[in-house]
Order: sequence, then structure tokens, then C-alpha cells
Amino acid sequence: MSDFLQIENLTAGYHDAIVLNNLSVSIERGQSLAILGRNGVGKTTLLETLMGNTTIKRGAIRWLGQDITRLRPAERARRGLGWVPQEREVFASLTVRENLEVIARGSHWTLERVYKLFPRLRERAGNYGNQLSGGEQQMLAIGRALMTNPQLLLLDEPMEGLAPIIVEELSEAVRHMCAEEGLTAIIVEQHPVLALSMSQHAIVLERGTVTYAGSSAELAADGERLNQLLGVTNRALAS
Ligand SMILES: Nc1ncnc2c1ncn2[C@@H]1O[C@H](COP(=O)(O)OP(=O)(O)OP(=O)(O)O)[C@@H](O)[C@H]1O
Repeated sequence: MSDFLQIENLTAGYHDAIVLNNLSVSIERGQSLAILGRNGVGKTTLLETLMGNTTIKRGAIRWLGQDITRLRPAERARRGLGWVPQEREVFASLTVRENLEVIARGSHWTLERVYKLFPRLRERAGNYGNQLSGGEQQMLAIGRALMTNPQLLLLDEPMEGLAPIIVEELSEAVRHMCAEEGLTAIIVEQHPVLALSMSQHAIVLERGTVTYAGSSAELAADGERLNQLLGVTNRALAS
């Protein structure tokens, strides 16, 4: 059993509305997880629940051997959970450099290390948050999360709306972070093949419960199973 992250029989949602239903999953350090599923099945809600932004009715979340089920979001972040929300949330009135510096914690992740991962951010260091392309904003959002020194990075549809070349750059950066920098990621992503290529394990959600849990590589190699689970066509799989 993993000491890294364990979600046990979790039932959670927003006030009285239940979205996740008796969901269990566990993650080992260095074994990134893709969360797949059709629209509205609870993928974002699972990330929000890990960060402490939902109502937990039953079950438990254990992180590094400790029960964090009732901890506030800021305390979870302090303990090493890093969050890159879908909305990116960079400060429009700060420069790229200021966006990164304002959140720095004197950690493994320095300005220099983030610039090395995302050379485009170095080139745009003096640009304000609202003077960036969508891809650059996403890189900055990931850079900001890294500056908090996370052990686990939660990425919510990081490639959404981005050009193929930027998707390639970003997915390579995520793979590098995990392979070389000791990070583990949970990735919610609409493109199954991409998500599976960035992870070792995957779960598929259907109405707030797990319908597949297993190896990403095995699922990626089984188009028929993917189609069954996600209802995606072969053409969508290839894109
Ligand atoms: N803040 C909220 N308050 C109440 N209900 C919400 C809230 N956010 C999401 N929901 C509901 O929870 C359910 C799951 O939504 P969620 O965003 O987790 O799904 P998802 O799998 O991430 O979908 P998508 O792929 O479309 O982003 C949906 O029925 C949604 O309407």
C-alpha cells in the first residue's frame, strides 16, 4: 500500500450535491496518474477535493502517511500538493518574473530552474501576465506551482486550447519534471493518448466512480477498451 497518496472510499461534492461516489485510488511516488473520463464525470472535482475545495461526506485522503481529509487548502499546499488550475490564474498586473518571485519559497525550484524548463518564460520575463499567449500563460501557471516546491503536481487540462507545437513542448516539460526532477503528477486531460503518454497509471471515471484502474501503457495499446470506456473514435484517439 502506498504511503504517498491514498484516497479511500471518498464520497464528495459541492454542499449536498454528491459528485464522487465511494472512490478509491492510490498513487506511488514517481508514478504519475492520468484521470480520464467523459465530460462532467468528476475529474476536476477529484482534483478540487485533493486540494480541499469541496465538501467531503465520507472517506479519507492520506498524504505522506498522514490524514489530510479535513485540512485547509493552504495547509495542503504547504505540505507539498501543487495545483495548476484550468483557469491558469496568473497575475495579469505582474511580470512573468514577478509572478514567479512572489510565490517563491526558497525551494529546489528557483527562477533559473523554471526558466531552464521553459525557455520561453526567460524570453518573456518582463512581459505582464496579460501580455502572454495561452501557451506561455500555461507555462507560467506550471512555473508558479513549481515555485511552491510541490511533491505532487495536479494539472487540470493543461493542454486545453493550445496549438500542437505548444502541446508537444508542454508535455515534454511534464515528462521531464517527472523523470528528472522527482515530481509526481496527476493529469486531467481530454486527449487520452496524450494523457496516457505522460503517466504510468490511469483511471477512468464514470459518474464519480472508477471504471478502470491500471497501466497507462496497456490502456494506450488497447484502442477497443479505450473506445468502450470513453466512447472515443479511432480518429479522436489518433489526434
Ligand atoms: N462548483 C460547483 N458547484 C456545484 N456543482 C459543480 C461545481 N463544479 C462542478 N459541478 C458539477 O459536478 C459534476 C462534475 O464536474 P467536473 O467539473 O468535476 O467534471 P469533469 O469530469 O472535470 O468535466 P469536464 O471534462 O467537462 O471538465 C458536474 O455535474 C458539474 O456540473
